[in-house]
Amino acid sequence: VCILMCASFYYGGGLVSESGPAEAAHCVFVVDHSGLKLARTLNTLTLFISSVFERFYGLGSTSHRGMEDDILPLVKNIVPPLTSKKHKGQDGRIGIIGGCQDYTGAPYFAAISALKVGADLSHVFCTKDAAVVIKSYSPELIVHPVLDSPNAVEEIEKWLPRLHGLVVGPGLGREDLLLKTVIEKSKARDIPIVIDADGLWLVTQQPSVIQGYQKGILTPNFMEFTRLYEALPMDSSDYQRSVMQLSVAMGNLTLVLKGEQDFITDGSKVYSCNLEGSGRRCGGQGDLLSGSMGVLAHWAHAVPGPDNMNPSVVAAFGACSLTRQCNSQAFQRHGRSTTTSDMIQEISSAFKKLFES
Ligand SMILES: NC(=O)C1=CN([C@@H]2O[C@H](COP(=O)(O)OP(=O)(O)OC[C@H]3O[C@@H](n4cnc5c(N)ncnc54)[C@H](O)[C@@H]3O)[C@@H](O)[C@H]2O)[C@@H](O)CC1
Ligand SMILES: Nc1ncnc2c1ncn2[C@@H]1O[C@H](COP(=O)(O)OP(=O)(O)OP(=O)(O)O)[C@@H](O)[C@H]1O
Ligand SMILES: [Mg+2]
Repeated sequence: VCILMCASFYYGGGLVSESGPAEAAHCVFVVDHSGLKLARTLNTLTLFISSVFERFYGLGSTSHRGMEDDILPLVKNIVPPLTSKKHKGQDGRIGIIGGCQDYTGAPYFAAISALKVGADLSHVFCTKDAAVVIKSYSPELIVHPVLDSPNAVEEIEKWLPRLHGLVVGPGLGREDLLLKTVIEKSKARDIPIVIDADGLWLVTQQPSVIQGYQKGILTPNFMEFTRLYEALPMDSSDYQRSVMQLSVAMGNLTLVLKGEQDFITDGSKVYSCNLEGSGRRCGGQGDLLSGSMGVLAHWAHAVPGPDNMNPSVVAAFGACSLTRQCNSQAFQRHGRSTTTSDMIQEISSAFKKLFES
Protein backbone atom coordinates (compact mmCIF):
# COMPACT_ATOMS: atom_id res chain seq x y z
CA VAL A 1 0.00 0.00 0.00
CA CYS A 2 2.87 2.28 0.86
CA ILE A 3 4.48 1.83 -2.58
CA LEU A 4 1.12 2.24 -4.31
CA MET A 5 0.48 5.35 -2.23
CA CYS A 6 3.86 6.79 -3.02
CA ALA A 7 3.61 5.95 -6.71
CA SER A 8 0.15 7.43 -7.02
CA PHE A 9 1.20 10.54 -5.09
CA TYR A 10 4.28 10.82 -7.25
CA TYR A 11 2.22 10.56 -10.42
CA GLY A 12 0.32 13.61 -9.30
CA GLY A 13 -2.30 11.57 -7.49
CA GLY A 14 -3.85 12.06 -4.09
CA LEU A 15 -4.26 9.30 -1.49
CA VAL A 16 -4.88 5.87 -2.93
CA SER A 17 -8.56 5.03 -3.26
CA GLU A 18 -9.75 1.42 -3.54
CA SER A 19 -10.10 2.02 -7.26
CA GLY A 20 -6.35 2.49 -7.50
CA PRO A 21 -4.08 5.32 -8.60
CA ALA A 22 -5.99 6.27 -11.74
CA GLU A 23 -8.90 7.44 -9.64
CA ALA A 24 -6.64 8.67 -6.92
CA ALA A 25 -5.10 11.08 -9.40
CA HIS A 26 -8.30 13.06 -9.11
CA CYS A 27 -8.97 12.76 -5.44
CA VAL A 28 -8.27 15.95 -3.56
CA PHE A 29 -7.10 15.73 -0.01
CA VAL A 30 -7.03 18.66 2.36
CA VAL A 31 -3.73 19.09 4.12
CA ASP A 32 -2.79 21.58 6.79
CA HIS A 33 0.76 22.44 7.79
CA SER A 34 1.28 19.08 9.47
CA GLY A 35 -0.25 17.45 6.41
CA LEU A 36 2.41 19.18 4.34
CA LYS A 37 4.98 17.49 6.60
CA LEU A 38 3.39 14.15 5.68
CA ALA A 39 3.47 15.19 2.04
CA ARG A 40 7.14 15.99 2.37
CA THR A 41 7.86 12.57 3.88
CA LEU A 42 5.90 10.97 1.08
CA ASN A 43 7.72 13.17 -1.36
CA THR A 44 11.10 11.87 -0.18
CA LEU A 45 9.79 8.33 -0.42
CA THR A 46 8.30 8.89 -3.86
CA LEU A 47 11.49 10.44 -5.18
CA PHE A 48 13.35 7.32 -4.08
CA ILE A 49 10.68 4.98 -5.52
CA SER A 50 10.45 6.95 -8.77
CA SER A 51 14.22 6.89 -9.26
CA VAL A 52 14.00 3.10 -8.91
CA PHE A 53 11.12 2.99 -11.41
CA GLU A 54 12.90 5.27 -13.82
CA ARG A 55 16.18 3.37 -13.50
CA PHE A 56 14.68 -0.08 -14.04
CA TYR A 57 11.65 0.66 -16.18
CA GLY A 58 12.57 3.99 -17.74
CA LEU A 59 9.11 5.22 -16.77
CA GLY A 60 8.71 8.87 -17.46
CA SER A 61 7.01 10.71 -14.65
CA THR A 62 5.77 14.22 -14.77
CA SER A 63 5.07 15.34 -18.24
CA HIS A 64 6.01 18.93 -18.63
CA ARG A 65 5.36 20.48 -21.96
CA GLY A 66 6.17 23.85 -23.37
CA MET A 67 2.85 24.23 -25.17
CA GLU A 68 3.13 27.80 -26.41
CA ASP A 69 1.61 26.94 -29.76
CA ASP A 70 -1.27 25.11 -28.06
CA ILE A 71 -2.00 27.57 -25.27
CA LEU A 72 -1.45 30.99 -26.83
CA PRO A 73 -4.50 30.49 -29.14
CA LEU A 74 -6.51 29.70 -26.00
CA VAL A 75 -5.38 33.00 -24.47
CA LYS A 76 -6.43 34.84 -27.64
CA ASN A 77 -9.88 33.24 -27.32
CA ILE A 78 -10.48 34.69 -23.85
CA VAL A 79 -9.76 38.31 -24.81
CA PRO A 80 -13.14 40.11 -24.89
CA PRO A 81 -13.90 42.06 -28.10
CA LEU A 82 -14.09 45.86 -27.72
CA THR A 83 -17.60 46.87 -28.79
CA SER A 84 -19.77 49.92 -28.28
CA LYS A 85 -22.42 47.59 -26.90
CA LYS A 86 -20.62 47.30 -23.51
CA HIS A 87 -20.72 49.66 -20.57
CA LYS A 88 -17.84 50.72 -18.31
CA GLY A 89 -16.77 47.89 -16.00
CA GLN A 90 -17.99 44.99 -18.10
CA ASP A 91 -14.48 44.09 -19.25
CA GLY A 92 -13.30 43.83 -15.70
CA ARG A 93 -13.19 45.52 -12.32
CA ILE A 94 -10.09 44.25 -10.52
CA GLY A 95 -9.09 44.78 -6.86
CA ILE A 96 -5.47 44.82 -5.65
CA ILE A 97 -5.03 44.24 -1.93
CA GLY A 98 -1.65 45.57 -0.89
CA GLY A 99 0.38 48.70 -0.33
CA CYS A 100 1.93 49.86 2.91
CA GLN A 101 4.38 52.50 4.08
CA ASP A 102 7.40 50.50 2.85
CA TYR A 103 5.97 49.32 -0.45
CA THR A 104 3.86 51.60 -2.66
CA GLY A 105 5.32 50.67 -6.05
CA ALA A 106 4.19 47.02 -6.08
CA PRO A 107 0.42 47.68 -5.79
CA TYR A 108 0.74 50.49 -8.32
CA PHE A 109 2.55 48.22 -10.80
CA ALA A 110 -0.10 45.50 -10.37
CA ALA A 111 -3.06 47.90 -10.61
CA ILE A 112 -1.89 49.91 -13.62
CA SER A 113 -0.88 46.69 -15.42
CA ALA A 114 -4.43 45.38 -14.96
CA LEU A 115 -5.78 48.57 -16.58
CA LYS A 116 -3.22 48.47 -19.40
CA VAL A 117 -4.08 44.83 -20.17
CA GLY A 118 -7.74 45.80 -20.51
CA ALA A 119 -9.59 45.98 -17.22
CA ASP A 120 -12.00 48.93 -17.11
CA LEU A 121 -11.46 49.73 -13.42
CA SER A 122 -8.60 49.02 -11.03
CA HIS A 123 -9.05 49.41 -7.28
CA VAL A 124 -6.21 49.41 -4.72
CA PHE A 125 -6.96 48.63 -1.06
CA CYS A 126 -3.93 49.82 0.93
CA THR A 127 -2.96 51.47 4.20
CA LYS A 128 -3.70 55.15 4.83
CA ASP A 129 -0.12 56.34 4.50
CA ALA A 130 0.37 54.42 1.24
CA ALA A 131 -2.86 55.73 -0.29
CA VAL A 132 -1.78 59.33 -0.83
CA VAL A 133 1.44 58.15 -2.46
CA ILE A 134 -0.28 55.68 -4.81
CA LYS A 135 -2.97 58.22 -5.72
CA SER A 136 -0.16 60.58 -6.66
CA TYR A 137 1.26 58.04 -9.11
CA SER A 138 -1.89 57.86 -11.22
CA PRO A 139 -5.39 59.35 -11.46
CA GLU A 140 -6.54 56.18 -13.26
CA LEU A 141 -6.52 54.11 -10.06
CA ILE A 142 -9.26 54.08 -7.43
CA VAL A 143 -7.34 53.93 -4.15
CA HIS A 144 -9.04 53.00 -0.84
CA PRO A 145 -7.01 53.88 2.33
CA VAL A 146 -8.56 51.12 4.43
CA LEU A 147 -6.12 48.29 5.17
CA ASP A 148 -5.11 49.64 8.58
CA SER A 149 -8.52 50.94 9.61
CA PRO A 150 -10.43 49.11 12.40
CA ASN A 151 -13.26 48.12 10.02
CA ALA A 152 -10.95 47.18 7.11
CA VAL A 153 -12.81 43.93 6.33
CA GLU A 154 -16.18 45.70 6.08
CA GLU A 155 -14.62 48.45 3.96
CA ILE A 156 -13.26 45.86 1.49
CA GLU A 157 -16.30 43.60 1.69
CA LYS A 158 -18.66 46.34 0.48
CA TRP A 159 -16.67 46.48 -2.78
CA LEU A 160 -16.45 42.70 -3.35
CA PRO A 161 -19.85 42.42 -5.10
CA ARG A 162 -18.52 44.84 -7.73
CA LEU A 163 -15.17 43.15 -8.31
CA HIS A 164 -14.50 40.44 -10.94
CA GLY A 165 -11.14 39.39 -9.55
CA LEU A 166 -8.62 40.01 -6.78
CA VAL A 167 -4.84 40.22 -6.61
CA VAL A 168 -3.71 39.78 -3.03
CA GLY A 169 -0.24 40.61 -1.73
CA PRO A 170 1.76 43.14 -3.76
CA GLY A 171 3.45 45.41 -1.23
CA LEU A 172 1.14 44.14 1.49
CA GLY A 173 3.80 43.93 4.15
CA ARG A 174 2.57 42.17 7.23
CA GLU A 175 -1.02 43.42 7.09
CA ASP A 176 -2.13 39.88 6.58
CA LEU A 177 -4.26 39.55 9.70
CA LEU A 178 -7.41 40.54 7.80
CA LEU A 179 -6.41 38.64 4.66
CA LYS A 180 -7.83 35.31 5.81
CA THR A 181 -11.31 36.83 6.18
CA VAL A 182 -11.12 38.75 2.90
CA ILE A 183 -9.97 35.66 1.00
CA GLU A 184 -12.77 33.60 2.51
CA LYS A 185 -15.37 36.22 1.57
CA SER A 186 -13.92 36.43 -1.95
CA LYS A 187 -14.05 32.65 -2.38
CA ALA A 188 -17.72 32.84 -1.39
CA ARG A 189 -18.21 35.21 -4.32
CA ASP A 190 -16.53 32.67 -6.63
CA ILE A 191 -14.14 35.21 -8.16
CA PRO A 192 -10.57 34.45 -9.29
CA ILE A 193 -7.94 35.22 -6.63
CA VAL A 194 -4.26 35.68 -7.49
CA ILE A 195 -2.03 35.46 -4.41
CA ASP A 196 1.49 36.87 -4.68
CA ALA A 197 4.31 38.29 -2.57
CA ASP A 198 3.30 38.93 1.05
CA GLY A 199 -0.02 37.20 0.45
CA LEU A 200 2.05 34.03 0.00
CA TRP A 201 3.35 34.57 3.50
CA LEU A 202 -0.18 33.96 4.81
CA VAL A 203 -0.58 30.86 2.60
CA THR A 204 2.70 29.56 4.02
CA GLN A 205 1.26 29.91 7.51
CA GLN A 206 -2.25 28.67 6.70
CA PRO A 207 -2.45 26.69 3.42
CA SER A 208 -6.11 25.91 4.11
CA VAL A 209 -7.07 29.56 3.44
CA ILE A 210 -6.90 28.98 -0.33
CA GLN A 211 -6.42 25.21 -0.61
CA GLY A 212 -8.62 23.53 -3.19
CA TYR A 213 -10.05 26.79 -4.53
CA GLN A 214 -10.05 26.14 -8.29
CA LYS A 215 -10.07 29.86 -9.15
CA GLY A 216 -7.02 30.45 -6.97
CA ILE A 217 -3.58 31.08 -8.52
CA LEU A 218 -0.33 31.35 -6.53
CA THR A 219 2.59 33.17 -8.17
CA PRO A 220 5.69 32.56 -6.04
CA ASN A 221 9.20 33.52 -7.04
CA PHE A 222 11.91 30.99 -6.26
CA MET A 223 12.37 32.17 -2.68
CA GLU A 224 8.64 32.29 -2.00
CA PHE A 225 8.19 28.80 -3.45
CA THR A 226 10.86 27.26 -1.27
CA ARG A 227 9.29 28.95 1.79
CA LEU A 228 5.88 27.60 0.76
CA TYR A 229 7.19 24.09 0.75
CA GLU A 230 10.51 24.42 2.52
CA ALA A 231 11.59 20.81 2.61
CA LEU A 232 11.32 20.15 -1.11
CA PRO A 233 14.62 19.09 -2.67
CA MET A 234 14.54 21.99 -5.13
CA ASP A 235 17.28 21.06 -7.52
CA SER A 236 16.93 22.03 -11.18
CA SER A 237 15.75 18.62 -12.41
CA ASP A 238 12.95 18.57 -9.83
CA TYR A 239 11.27 21.95 -10.43
CA GLN A 240 8.46 20.42 -12.43
CA ARG A 241 7.98 17.58 -10.00
CA SER A 242 8.06 19.89 -6.99
CA VAL A 243 5.63 22.41 -8.41
CA MET A 244 3.27 19.62 -9.47
CA GLN A 245 3.33 17.98 -6.05
CA LEU A 246 2.74 21.26 -4.25
CA SER A 247 -0.24 21.94 -6.50
CA VAL A 248 -1.71 18.52 -5.75
CA ALA A 249 -1.06 18.93 -2.02
CA MET A 250 -2.86 22.30 -2.23
CA GLY A 251 -5.96 20.72 -3.76
CA ASN A 252 -4.98 21.25 -7.43
CA LEU A 253 -4.55 24.98 -7.04
CA THR A 254 -2.91 26.60 -10.05
CA LEU A 255 0.73 27.38 -9.26
CA VAL A 256 3.18 29.56 -11.19
CA LEU A 257 6.81 29.09 -10.18
CA LYS A 258 8.51 32.12 -11.75
CA GLY A 259 12.08 31.84 -12.97
CA GLU A 260 14.25 31.34 -16.04
CA GLN A 261 11.30 29.29 -17.24
CA ASP A 262 7.94 29.84 -15.59
CA PHE A 263 6.44 26.49 -14.55
CA ILE A 264 2.65 26.48 -14.50
CA THR A 265 0.50 23.62 -13.26
CA ASP A 266 -2.82 22.70 -11.67
CA GLY A 267 -1.44 19.32 -10.69
CA SER A 268 -2.40 17.51 -13.89
CA LYS A 269 0.40 18.66 -16.23
CA VAL A 270 3.30 21.12 -15.98
CA TYR A 271 3.49 23.78 -18.70
CA SER A 272 6.61 25.88 -19.09
CA CYS A 273 6.65 29.43 -20.42
CA ASN A 274 10.12 30.23 -21.68
CA LEU A 275 9.35 33.07 -24.06
CA GLU A 276 12.55 35.09 -24.53
CA GLY A 277 12.88 37.76 -21.80
CA SER A 278 16.24 39.22 -20.88
CA GLY A 279 18.87 39.12 -18.18
CA ARG A 280 17.40 42.19 -16.47
CA ARG A 281 15.93 41.34 -13.06
CA CYS A 282 14.66 44.68 -11.73
CA GLY A 283 12.11 44.62 -8.91
CA GLY A 284 8.41 44.88 -9.72
CA GLN A 285 8.21 42.49 -12.67
CA GLY A 286 6.24 40.01 -10.57
CA ASP A 287 3.74 42.77 -9.82
CA LEU A 288 3.20 43.43 -13.53
CA LEU A 289 2.67 39.67 -13.81
CA SER A 290 0.15 39.42 -10.95
CA GLY A 291 -1.86 42.46 -12.06
CA SER A 292 -2.17 41.25 -15.66
CA MET A 293 -3.00 37.75 -14.35
CA GLY A 294 -5.88 39.19 -12.32
CA VAL A 295 -7.59 40.43 -15.51
CA LEU A 296 -6.81 37.38 -17.63
CA ALA A 297 -8.13 35.08 -14.88
CA HIS A 298 -11.45 36.96 -14.89
CA TRP A 299 -11.66 36.76 -18.68
CA ALA A 300 -10.64 33.07 -18.77
CA HIS A 301 -13.34 32.04 -16.28
CA ALA A 302 -15.97 34.22 -17.97
CA VAL A 303 -15.99 32.36 -21.30
CA PRO A 304 -16.44 28.64 -22.08
CA GLY A 305 -13.14 26.98 -22.98
CA PRO A 306 -11.96 23.43 -23.80
CA ASP A 307 -12.97 20.92 -21.10
CA ASN A 308 -9.44 19.59 -20.77
CA MET A 309 -7.92 22.99 -20.00
CA ASN A 310 -8.13 24.80 -16.67
CA PRO A 311 -8.99 28.48 -17.32
CA SER A 312 -6.59 29.48 -14.51
CA VAL A 313 -3.73 27.75 -16.35
CA VAL A 314 -4.62 29.59 -19.58
CA ALA A 315 -4.67 32.92 -17.72
CA ALA A 316 -1.37 32.17 -15.99
CA PHE A 317 0.30 31.24 -19.26
CA GLY A 318 -0.96 34.43 -20.88
CA ALA A 319 0.30 36.63 -18.05
CA CYS A 320 3.73 34.96 -17.99
CA SER A 321 4.06 35.34 -21.77
CA LEU A 322 3.02 38.99 -21.63
CA THR A 323 5.42 39.85 -18.79
CA ARG A 324 8.37 38.21 -20.54
CA GLN A 325 7.48 39.90 -23.84
CA CYS A 326 7.33 43.30 -22.08
CA ASN A 327 10.70 42.58 -20.49
CA SER A 328 12.22 41.67 -23.84
CA GLN A 329 10.84 44.76 -25.62
CA ALA A 330 11.82 47.13 -22.79
CA PHE A 331 15.30 45.61 -22.65
CA GLN A 332 15.80 46.23 -26.36
CA ARG A 333 15.20 49.94 -25.69
CA HIS A 334 16.76 50.46 -22.26
CA GLY A 335 19.22 47.60 -21.71
CA ARG A 336 20.42 47.29 -18.14
CA SER A 337 18.54 50.50 -17.22
CA THR A 338 15.21 48.77 -17.87
CA THR A 339 12.71 49.26 -15.04
CA THR A 340 9.22 47.82 -14.48
CA SER A 341 7.80 51.22 -15.45
CA ASP A 342 9.48 50.82 -18.86
CA MET A 343 7.95 47.34 -19.13
CA ILE A 344 4.47 48.70 -18.36
CA GLN A 345 4.84 51.08 -21.29
CA GLU A 346 5.36 48.01 -23.51
CA ILE A 347 2.13 46.22 -22.45
CA SER A 348 0.10 47.60 -25.34
CA SER A 349 2.45 46.50 -28.12
CA ALA A 350 3.36 43.24 -26.40
CA PHE A 351 -0.34 42.37 -25.97
CA LYS A 352 -1.03 43.13 -29.64
CA LYS A 353 1.95 41.04 -30.76
CA LEU A 354 1.03 38.04 -28.60
CA PHE A 355 -2.76 38.00 -28.52
CA GLU A 356 -4.11 40.18 -31.32
CA SER A 357 -1.95 39.35 -34.31
N1 LIG B 1 8.78 49.01 -5.81
C1 LIG B 1 8.10 48.26 -4.91
O1 LIG B 1 7.31 48.77 -4.09
C2 LIG B 1 8.30 46.80 -4.90
C3 LIG B 1 7.81 46.11 -3.81
N2 LIG B 1 7.88 44.75 -3.74
C4 LIG B 1 7.28 44.13 -2.57
O2 LIG B 1 8.32 43.85 -1.66
C5 LIG B 1 7.83 42.87 -0.75
C6 LIG B 1 8.93 41.86 -0.60
O3 LIG B 1 9.00 41.26 -1.87
P1 LIG B 1 10.41 40.65 -2.41
O4 LIG B 1 10.18 40.08 -3.76
O5 LIG B 1 11.46 41.64 -2.20
O6 LIG B 1 10.55 39.45 -1.50
P2 LIG B 1 11.50 38.93 -0.33
O7 LIG B 1 12.60 38.20 -0.95
O8 LIG B 1 11.74 40.03 0.60
O9 LIG B 1 10.51 37.94 0.33
C7 LIG B 1 9.82 37.14 -0.60
C8 LIG B 1 8.45 37.04 -0.05
O10 LIG B 1 8.48 36.09 0.97
C9 LIG B 1 7.93 36.65 2.12
N3 LIG B 1 8.79 36.24 3.21
C10 LIG B 1 9.84 36.93 3.72
N4 LIG B 1 10.39 36.22 4.72
C11 LIG B 1 9.66 35.07 4.81
C12 LIG B 1 9.72 33.93 5.62
N5 LIG B 1 10.65 33.83 6.58
N6 LIG B 1 8.83 32.92 5.44
C13 LIG B 1 7.89 33.02 4.49
N7 LIG B 1 7.77 34.08 3.67
C14 LIG B 1 8.64 35.09 3.84
C15 LIG B 1 7.90 38.15 1.96
O11 LIG B 1 6.68 38.58 2.52
C16 LIG B 1 7.95 38.35 0.45
O12 LIG B 1 6.68 38.56 -0.09
C17 LIG B 1 6.56 42.28 -1.37
O13 LIG B 1 5.40 42.78 -0.76
C18 LIG B 1 6.63 42.79 -2.80
O14 LIG B 1 5.35 42.91 -3.40
C19 LIG B 1 8.46 43.95 -4.81
O15 LIG B 1 7.39 43.49 -5.60
C20 LIG B 1 9.44 44.73 -5.67
C21 LIG B 1 8.98 46.11 -6.03
N1 LIG C 1 16.28 33.98 -14.65
C1 LIG C 1 15.26 34.49 -15.34
N2 LIG C 1 15.34 34.59 -16.70
C2 LIG C 1 14.31 35.11 -17.41
N3 LIG C 1 13.16 35.58 -16.86
C3 LIG C 1 13.06 35.51 -15.52
C4 LIG C 1 14.07 34.96 -14.69
N4 LIG C 1 13.66 35.02 -13.39
C5 LIG C 1 12.44 35.57 -13.43
N5 LIG C 1 12.07 35.87 -14.69
C6 LIG C 1 10.81 36.49 -15.12
O1 LIG C 1 10.65 37.71 -14.40
C7 LIG C 1 9.30 37.90 -14.00
C8 LIG C 1 9.23 38.15 -12.52
O2 LIG C 1 9.80 37.06 -11.85
P1 LIG C 1 10.52 37.33 -10.44
O3 LIG C 1 11.08 36.02 -10.01
O4 LIG C 1 11.42 38.52 -10.57
O5 LIG C 1 9.24 37.72 -9.55
P2 LIG C 1 9.27 38.54 -8.17
O6 LIG C 1 10.52 38.31 -7.43
O7 LIG C 1 7.97 38.21 -7.51
O8 LIG C 1 9.22 40.05 -8.70
P3 LIG C 1 8.87 41.32 -7.79
O9 LIG C 1 10.13 42.11 -7.72
O10 LIG C 1 7.78 42.03 -8.53
O11 LIG C 1 8.42 40.81 -6.47
C9 LIG C 1 8.55 36.65 -14.43
O12 LIG C 1 7.86 36.95 -15.65
C10 LIG C 1 9.63 35.64 -14.74
O13 LIG C 1 9.26 34.85 -15.86
MG1 LIG D 1 7.17 39.32 -6.06
